[in-house]
Amino acid sequence: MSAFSLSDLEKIVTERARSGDASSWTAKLYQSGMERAAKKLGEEAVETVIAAVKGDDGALVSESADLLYHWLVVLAVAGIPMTDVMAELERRTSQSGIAEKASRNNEV
Ligand SMILES: N=c1c2ncn([C@@H]3O[C@H](COP(=O)(O)OP(=O)(O)OP(=O)(O)O)[C@@H](O)[C@H]3O)c2ncn1[C@@H]1O[C@H](COP(=O)(O)O)[C@@H](O)[C@H]1O
Repeated sequence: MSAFSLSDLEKIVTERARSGDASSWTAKLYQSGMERAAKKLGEEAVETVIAAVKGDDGALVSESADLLYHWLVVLAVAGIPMTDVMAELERRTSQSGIAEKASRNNEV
């Protein structure tokens, strides 16, 4: 399994977004603003859905990668760190008591 994480990609996206490098897709998209970045995210979401419905596993992996990358660009444009999203997911997990159950199961 790959050790590469969304957190690693977030660091790359943030660094490239602020680089102003003319050869960087991330920098170009970041500079074009939220409307364009969100549109790309929507396109990648639709392409991911199409791959899933077709049962095309290769395309689903590739489109999912595009989706997650463009999601991180949208968060960067909004100035929201991914940890805010993770904190919200964690809050929901603790609300449902799943985390406690999983940790109790691990103790057995
Ligand atoms: N993960 C990605 C990634 N996924 C997709 N893309 C780019 O997203 C762009 C849009 O993808 P599309 O499939 O929609 O291509 P397209 O149809 O030609 O685009 P449009 O005509 O619709 O604008 C392409 O240019 C892809 O290269 C990405 N660009 C960058 N990254 C990551 O960001 C890092 C920095 O990249 P740069 O910012 O380019 O230096 C890279 O090392 C990667 O880790």
